[in-house]
Amino acid sequence: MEIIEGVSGAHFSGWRPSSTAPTSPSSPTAPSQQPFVIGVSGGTASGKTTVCELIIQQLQDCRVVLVCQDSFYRGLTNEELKHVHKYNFDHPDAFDTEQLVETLSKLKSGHSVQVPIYDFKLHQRSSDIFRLVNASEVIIMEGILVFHEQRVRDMMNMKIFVDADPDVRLARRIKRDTVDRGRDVHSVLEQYAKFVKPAFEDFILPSKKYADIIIPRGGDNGVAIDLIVVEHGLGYFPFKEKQIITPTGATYTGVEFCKQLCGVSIIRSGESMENALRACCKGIKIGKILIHRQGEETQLIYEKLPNDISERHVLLMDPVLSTGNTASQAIELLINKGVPEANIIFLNLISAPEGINCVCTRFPHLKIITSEIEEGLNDQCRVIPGLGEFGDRYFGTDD
Ligand SMILES: O=P(O)(O)OC[C@H]1O[C@H](OP(=O)(O)OP(=O)(O)O)[C@H](O)[C@@H]1O
Ligand SMILES: O=c1cc[nH]c(=O)[nH]1
Repeated sequence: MEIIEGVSGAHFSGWRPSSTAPTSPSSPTAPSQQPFVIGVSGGTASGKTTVCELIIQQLQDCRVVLVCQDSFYRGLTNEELKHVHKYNFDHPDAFDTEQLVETLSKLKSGHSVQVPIYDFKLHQRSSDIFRLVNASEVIIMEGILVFHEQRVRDMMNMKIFVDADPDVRLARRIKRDTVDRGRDVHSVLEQYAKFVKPAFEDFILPSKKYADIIIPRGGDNGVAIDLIVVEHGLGYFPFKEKQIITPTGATYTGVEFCKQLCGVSIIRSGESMENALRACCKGIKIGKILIHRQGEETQLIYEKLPNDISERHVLLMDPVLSTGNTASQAIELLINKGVPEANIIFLNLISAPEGINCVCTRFPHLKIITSEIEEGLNDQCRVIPGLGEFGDRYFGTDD
């Protein structure tokens, strides 16, 4: 039995992070037990910290450390301090990248590290105090330019780019710099026009192409959690390296799945995850299964699946796993259609331990990827605390 939580840490059985960052998708199935490194990048005030906080919240029982690229700012010399308004804090050279690489590689090999402490008001590093960061299962490395340096990228198992509207970012930046960093609005705007915006265009935006996941609308976008679940699930299917010649004649090395994939959504709520699947796998075939449930009883009402489904790896989608009866009936149907149990991954957002137990006991070779394992079920088989009636809330049919 293997339960893998893509982004939540309550249970990590089956968690086998990869030792090197694959091209894409990320493969969590490589043999070593190295920490899993998540890179979070994006422009100034895009919501990176919020995204990191959401990830940490989800990884509640897992040892997670957050390391910020800001800690690696070089302290300014006296000369630079005299002309601080001419200093470009958004250029890659403003950071001590060698020290960042060394720190991340020590953490990645399971060692504790001392991270510098940087003072944004004085533009100086503390000379004698460091933050001790212990070895952990998951390391989050956050910063505007964490995808810029290839050695840093290569240590990351998953790269997330947080996108946000430039106007929103500027407004947030003005608020942050005037309230928290003792600056006046005029100097913030001047710095934005002279350094922040050009550096975003020259260095940060071009690094977006390295991201495995792009989260639109910053940390306000709770929906993107389904993208992370889908992307994580894809990492469990076997793939091989493939080279293609691009229209400019360059050779690009990527990956292709060993077998064709398809999605299957359990109507209705499962359909809410289809966009995330399509965003990751353009043009993927998606079958449908409708199951009526009444108490403990379930009945298959409708199914429409790709004819060659037995030849494919299947991503079965349903955001809520309650008793597990609906998922079990859907999985049984897929197996009857000739899909080997081990070729099915069940993608889920909210699960009850009772449902996981039911599905994993009946189908020990299937994988479940979920973003949250909740406390349990109430006497009406509702997930507690859960989300209430997911389908009604998502489709707007609640009162
Ligand atoms: O694990 P179980 O106890 O079988 O319950 C889980 C099922 O309940 C929800 O669907 P629901 O029946 O509420 O239908 P809907 O998606 O159409 O809202 C959910 O999307 C699952 O399909
Ligand atoms: O809590 C629950 C249980 C089943 N279906 C839901 O949408 N929510």
